[in-house]
Amino acid sequence: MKDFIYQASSPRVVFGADALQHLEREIDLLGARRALILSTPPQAAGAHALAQRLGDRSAGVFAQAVMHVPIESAQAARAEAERLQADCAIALGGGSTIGLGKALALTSGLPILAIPTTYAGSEMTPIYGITEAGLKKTGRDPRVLPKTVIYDPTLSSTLPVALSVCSGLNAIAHAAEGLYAADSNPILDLMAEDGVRALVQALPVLHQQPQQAEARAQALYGAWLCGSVLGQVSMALHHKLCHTLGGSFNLPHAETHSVVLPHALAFNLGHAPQAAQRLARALGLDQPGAVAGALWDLAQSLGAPMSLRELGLQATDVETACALAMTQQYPNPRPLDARAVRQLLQQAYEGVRPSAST
Ligand SMILES: NC(=O)C1=CN([C@@H]2O[C@H](COP(=O)(O)OP(=O)(O)OC[C@H]3O[C@@H](n4cnc5c(N)ncnc54)[C@H](O)[C@@H]3O)[C@@H](O)[C@H]2O)C=CC1
Ligand SMILES: O=C(O)/C=C\C(=O)CC(=O)O
Repeated sequence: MKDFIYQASSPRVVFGADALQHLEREIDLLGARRALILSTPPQAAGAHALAQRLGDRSAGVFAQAVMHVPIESAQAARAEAERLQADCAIALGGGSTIGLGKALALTSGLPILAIPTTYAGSEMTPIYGITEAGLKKTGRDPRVLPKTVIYDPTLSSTLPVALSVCSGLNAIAHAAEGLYAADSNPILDLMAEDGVRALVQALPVLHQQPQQAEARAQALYGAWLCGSVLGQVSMALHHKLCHTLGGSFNLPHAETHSVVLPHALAFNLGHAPQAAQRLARALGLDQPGAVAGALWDLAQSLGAPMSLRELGLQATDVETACALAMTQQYPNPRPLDARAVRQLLQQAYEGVRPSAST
């Protein structure tokens, strides 16, 4: 076993069907009295319903979260929090809304209570991202880690099937890259393996029966574990590629993860045998070399988009994306060379099934 450092770092987690019933108790435990409720515009009705239910504990609703946290929306949320004299923020939604809460926490110090409704896992990480003048900057800061997370699977049952599938694959990507992270440790490896197992079991059920309560719970449990891994170790080539494709070409976040993941794993797993073994176990495979292909097959069987072309990337963008991904590289188990990364991206662009030896 390799040497490692482990330092637990987690919000308080309240998990369960109807866990939202404990919201008032959790606000009180934070010592807060006036919560500003954040959401995206499509989730505004849920945010307003929550505000009504909270009565005096609600300072108001700010329903303008959008993907990648434009600095203007972070500034507007801060101004609204000050105007309403909020002393905490509740982020009801996916990574975009929780990201807005983090940007607010970064400058105001307000505690965040997150109620995730996707599987992106942002609620478990001290990672924030803010977009200014078209450029997304990310960083890590313990102040942005939510203080409390309420995982209520009932709330994710409205997440459309297509987004449920891609969001689940986004979560699997965190665990997969965590397994070969240079700073991984045995505890997070356990969480990563079990997180992947939970999601690969839940997603096919959700694909057939989106309202199935046990599968929603299992997927959210997997998302929690995978998000915890993302928050505590460094990510590698797969996340770098997705951040490049999302940040510079505006490709949709979860869908991009879903397309790229099998190709990135085909590229890396030959250089990360223990990660490949754990992933194979989580997927119920005998052969670690079959992991990348099996994930591609799973995504296809669940109706996920299979190519970057489908997501709107232009053929001429592949070269540019490769060049960008080669700058400020994330640590990666396999040394990067531009020709091989270009080939990986071309295969993801075309949507061909990856072979283990990409
Ligand atoms: N800082 C971190 O650790 C992480 C940050 N992120 C960031 O999060 C963003 C993506 O977050 P996602 O969760 O993928 O998507 P999202 O939060 O943008 O949500 C996608 C869409 O689904 C809607 N939605 C969410 N939950 C729903 C539900 N239960 N029912 C119906 N509609 C629902 C939203 O209103 C939105 O329109 C990106 O900006 C990404 O960079 C993602 C993962 C980790
Ligand atoms: O870009 C961010 O906001 C920070 C991290 C992530 O998005 C993680 C991911 O790629 O899912």
